Amino acid sequence: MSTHFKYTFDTPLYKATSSFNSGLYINGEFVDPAEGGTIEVINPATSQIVGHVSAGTKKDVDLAVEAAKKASKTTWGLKVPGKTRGRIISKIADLVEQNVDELAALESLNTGKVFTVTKHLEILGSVNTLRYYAGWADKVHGKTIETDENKLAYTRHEPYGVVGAIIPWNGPLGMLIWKLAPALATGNCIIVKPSEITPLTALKFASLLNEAGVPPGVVSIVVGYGNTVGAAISEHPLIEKVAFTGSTLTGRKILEASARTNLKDVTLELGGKSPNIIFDDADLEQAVKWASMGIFFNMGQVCCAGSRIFVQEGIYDKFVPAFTAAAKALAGATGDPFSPTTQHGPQVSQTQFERVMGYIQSGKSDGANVLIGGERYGNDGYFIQPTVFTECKPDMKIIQEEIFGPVAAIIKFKDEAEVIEQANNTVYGLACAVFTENVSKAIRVAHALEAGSAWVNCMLSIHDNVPFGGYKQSGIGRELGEYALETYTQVKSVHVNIGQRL
Ligand SMILES: NC(=O)c1ccc[n+]([C@@H]2O[C@H](COP(=O)([O-])OP(=O)(O)OC[C@H]3O[C@@H](n4cnc5c(N)ncnc54)[C@H](O)[C@@H]3O)[C@@H](O)[C@H]2O)c1
Repeated sequence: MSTHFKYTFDTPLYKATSSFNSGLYINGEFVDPAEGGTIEVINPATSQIVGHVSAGTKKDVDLAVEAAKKASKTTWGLKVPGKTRGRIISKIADLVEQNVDELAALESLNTGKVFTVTKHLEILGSVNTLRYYAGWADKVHGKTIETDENKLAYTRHEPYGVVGAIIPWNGPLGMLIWKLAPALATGNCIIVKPSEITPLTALKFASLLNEAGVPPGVVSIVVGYGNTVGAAISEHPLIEKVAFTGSTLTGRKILEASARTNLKDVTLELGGKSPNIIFDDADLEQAVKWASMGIFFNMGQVCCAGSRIFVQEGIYDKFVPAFTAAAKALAGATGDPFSPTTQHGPQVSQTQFERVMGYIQSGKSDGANVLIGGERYGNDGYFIQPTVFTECKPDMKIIQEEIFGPVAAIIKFKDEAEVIEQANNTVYGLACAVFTENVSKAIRVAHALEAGSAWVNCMLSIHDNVPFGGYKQSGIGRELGEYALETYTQVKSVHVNIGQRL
């Protein structure tokens, strides 16, 4: 019943056949799931099935954990010097880089993301993340701490052993690497569950791991549904930590599963409703460009998308038409993700398409004004026009809830105090942006907003060496940077008696 994925790309930007085992990758090899089952893979640009992958269950997670446990005590963990782990992570980076076009093509086929963006930002971005953490692998260390002259105390930053990673569909390979790279650098073994909607790049990635020299069991990729494989990871008594990116609803379930079972450490990267504040003194042209990218990038399927755009009354009448023109230009570049002129593709799935259209409908019925868009695009695939709402009220669903689609809501404001209060009036706190030429105001407002990332005169700025994560219900813990290393290690304090006699 072994599954194999084969697809021939014949596009202006990529022509080749991609072919790989699409079973479960456990203990260094591709295997069939213990209890069978397959998942259809859909191309969201056409809504056609393009192949099948295996679907695992709890039994497969158990096998992966068993293999990981063994590897963490023998061929990985602190038994392996950091520089060796770093070299292996670097080799993974090299192999991802060598396969960049195929990985980008698979990602675009499965998600509908624009090929050039996928290639340069997501796949090559993942290469950079791997290299960044490869460099950390031999630099994870504790402290010696002065106590008294008879004692020596020091700390060790030890890996958890086996960690789990549950990945969303909006950044399938990118979000996987954000978790896998620091996990391996700190000496953990990792069991990854890709989203059942977008499993292709994780499986192609798995096919590179043996060549990179990753010992069997150190990485397992178990594709499957959330309520089977995802739940099995969250509840597993031998998985000591789980890193999750996805919806706040699922994040709660993972935290509950941890509380019910072994109190595993949990990091959560959840949703957002990020405010983007444009003050009267902003550089109008720049503010329009960043704001448009900030909400429409990846068809709005970005956790930190600037979905609430607050515009001060003095610039409002200039900003709104310019922003609408930017949305119109993007709408004109809607189409096949593999066309060189495309900038706007489909939503990832039928479910997401319906969800976003439902929010657009609710905005209309609640009395918000559609300036542009508001409808599906074409008849095939899950395309939605870039949509701009004005006349929005604070209690509307489109202002309160995460839409995760190409839908911008513009809100007019008078002064700084008022906009800070409105911007913070959300359960989320992932990111925020401020556009102004006044440095003091920029810093004052950035500090006053309740969010894990604050962008001044830019948006969606993410760097491997800068932490990323949420305040409030947008998450727990941080990914990226040195900060992520802490979330994959536990600190042991060692006290050595060098002279005290009882
Ligand atoms: N913050 C983000 O980056 C992000 C990413 C994806 C989705 N979302 C939000 O979530 C909404 C719904 O998308 P979704 O349904 O695909 O997200 P989701 O949270 O259901 O899925 C994310 C991952 O969690 C897994 N999962 C689902 N149920 C689980 C469970 N009970 N236990 C363990 N794992 C489980 C899924 O299989 C997937 O791998 C979106 O509209 C969006 O608002 C946010």
